[in-house]
Amino acid sequence: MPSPRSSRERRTGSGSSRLEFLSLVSQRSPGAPDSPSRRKEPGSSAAAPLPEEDCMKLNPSFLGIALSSLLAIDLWASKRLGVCAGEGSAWGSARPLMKVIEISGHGIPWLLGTFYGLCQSDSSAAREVLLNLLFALLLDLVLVAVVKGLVKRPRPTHNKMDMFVTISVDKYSFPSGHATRAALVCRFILRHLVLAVPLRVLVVLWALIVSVSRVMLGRHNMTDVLFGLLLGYALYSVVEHCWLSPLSAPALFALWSH
Ligand SMILES: CC(C)=CCC/C(C)=C/CC/C(C)=C/COP(=O)(O)O
Repeated sequence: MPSPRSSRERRTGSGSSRLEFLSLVSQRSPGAPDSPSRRKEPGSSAAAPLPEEDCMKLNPSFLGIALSSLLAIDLWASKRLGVCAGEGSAWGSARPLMKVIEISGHGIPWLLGTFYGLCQSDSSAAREVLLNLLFALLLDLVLVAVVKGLVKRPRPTHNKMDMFVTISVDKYSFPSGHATRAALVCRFILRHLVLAVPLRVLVVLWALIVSVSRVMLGRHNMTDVLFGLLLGYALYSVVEHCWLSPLSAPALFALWSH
């Protein structure tokens, strides 16, 4: 079998003593051009660019490896934690309780409850807080729907799609809408409701339990829930920044004044 050097020498006919190297790319694909890129043809001064997909195969970035490892760990751990994913799962008997917790963080009870409270409120302070909560909940629904529609990460394979009222993008799992809502509502309540310490602790516990239950029910991977919590937490800051008041949105408040 001729050595790379002798075959090169035959082709160029140069017979010079300069060393040439065969790259992995040209060894992997015999039909590919003689050299990936950097080899200069005799008489040519320009170097052809290295094909991008080969760069990625040969030099996988550290970030790429770290991300795929994280996702692999996420899928594996989430599957193991999905102990209420079905009636036959390890903690299948706790599934009905998990589904009650699921409804406690669902968008519909929160939207209807806030709307009802708004209609019943007789103080301008209560109206202001509830109107902003309604705005926050709607903003959260839109944001989660947009991100789910863009990312399109499917729900875990062990999930049973038997959720209480869903919309089309809810076939996707990233981020968890329940987790965003739990974080958002939790921050909102702690900031705008005067509550005794035990009740404040209960609100935080509720947000944590709703979030953990998403993975236990098999609805989500852990990264969906963690990102959801971060998103909901950050969304509260946006709501506070855009806070609606009788001064900033008088027409809106006129609608609710009795
Ligand atoms: C006004 C309006 C469009 C209300 C829709 C309320 C609704 C159906 C929200 C969906 C809530 C839901 C099932 C979110 C999914 O939560 P994940 O934690 O499973 O992402």
